[in-house]
Amino acid sequence: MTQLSAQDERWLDAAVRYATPFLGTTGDNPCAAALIVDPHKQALIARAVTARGGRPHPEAIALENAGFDAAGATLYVTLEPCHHWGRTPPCADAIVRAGVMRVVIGVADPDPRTAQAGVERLESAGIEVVLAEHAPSVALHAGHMRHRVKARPYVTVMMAVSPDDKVVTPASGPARDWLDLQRSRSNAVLIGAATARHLDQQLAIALPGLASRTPLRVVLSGAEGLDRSLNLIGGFSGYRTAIIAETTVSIDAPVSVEVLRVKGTKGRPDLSASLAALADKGIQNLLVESGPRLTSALLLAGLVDCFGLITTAAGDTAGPAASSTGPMADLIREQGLVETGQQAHGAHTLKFFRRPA
Ligand SMILES: NC(=O)C1=CN([C@@H]2O[C@H](COP(=O)(O)OP(=O)(O)OC[C@H]3O[C@@H](n4cnc5c(N)ncnc54)[C@H](OP(=O)(O)O)[C@@H]3O)[C@@H](O)[C@H]2O)C=CC1
Ligand SMILES: Nc1c(N[C@@H]2O[C@H](COP(=O)(O)O)[C@@H](O)[C@H]2O)[nH]c(=O)[nH]c1=O
Ligand SMILES: [Zn+2]
Repeated sequence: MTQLSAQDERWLDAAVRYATPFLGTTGDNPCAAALIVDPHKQALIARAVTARGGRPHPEAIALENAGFDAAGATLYVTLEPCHHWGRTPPCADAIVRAGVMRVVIGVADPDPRTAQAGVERLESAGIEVVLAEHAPSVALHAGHMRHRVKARPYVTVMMAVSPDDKVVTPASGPARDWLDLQRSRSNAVLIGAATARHLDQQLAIALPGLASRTPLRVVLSGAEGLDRSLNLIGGFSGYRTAIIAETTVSIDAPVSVEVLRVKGTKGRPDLSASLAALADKGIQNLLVESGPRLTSALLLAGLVDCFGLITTAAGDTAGPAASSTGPMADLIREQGLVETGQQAHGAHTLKFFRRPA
């Protein structure tokens, strides 16, 4: 791994900022960005993110936009360029053909079809390659990494509690808007059956202009099963719904709702198998917006990568304790996640905990 110069780091930071709003739009492919830069003027020549649905990859689009200006330029790319014939030709070959002199890569690609091969192809053509482990690029591609390395999505759990750690109705106001933005950058949003029954939500994105980015809505069934009386299952929202259920449980749903059957015990789907089933569908980033039981079960199974804990203002109507073992933040830490930051959203505080790499 190479140390980045301050200049290189600024360009890679810019590439990550450019790609981030497109998370959730690239299907089962990583959401990467490529910037082609004139190294003498330090000026941007062309830029691109992975196209909607995941193809073409950003290098190919940016090179086409740059035309002959790519010759002698530096390419900044958040993920190692591919070197395989998939549904598009190898980007590494296109970079060589364009006469790019230097390539700075945010993070190596673990995908077995292309890992190391992209860098080797570029170096064998005499291109100077800087392969970094740039933290924002690593974070941008966390879903891709989990998906390709562990065959499960990157799991982010969001939960709102009162100042005395009681479960509250899911957040409203600025925190709700923020949560909607996270939904738009996820490939799927998951809730448990009890939450689906209790809140009977649509799980759509309410932010103006982003409704069409509503991700796949997934309900995890328990032993009681599920039926079409729920909004998410029987309603006509136009957004996709899937149900994960143990093999023996009864599900009554229209054909438009996909039912994923996984192994389990006592009518409950096994959580690892449930995440594997979502990964099989190409889900890289999963947002969980559930109540205390499913949240604790995921935490205790070691399946949570990032936890966003919202603490609401005092006085919000509060229900039962969020965790039966003490403060929610303690349970999160006990499971190996560490606090990485804090934000204010109106009267609410949002703390982040992440699993160290
Ligand atoms: N403050 C917040 O951020 C949020 C709060 N809520 C609130 O939480 C409450 C519901 O929370 P809760 O009762 O925990 O329900 P959840 O829906 O979060 O989780 C439990 C449900 O998931 C099912 N399930 C399936 N497999 C598993 C498994 N392996 N482990 C655990 N559960 C599994 C359970 O089935 P079974 O019935 O068989 O046990 C049950 O239906 C509601 O009052 C809701 O308003 C909900 C979302 C967010
Ligand atoms: N660099 C890079 C990708 N590179 C590699 O290509 C793989 C997908 O190939 P294919 O199925 O042929 O599109 C993907 O798993 C990743 O390993 N993909 C992207 O969508 N964007 C990118 O910037
Ligand atoms: Zn490519």
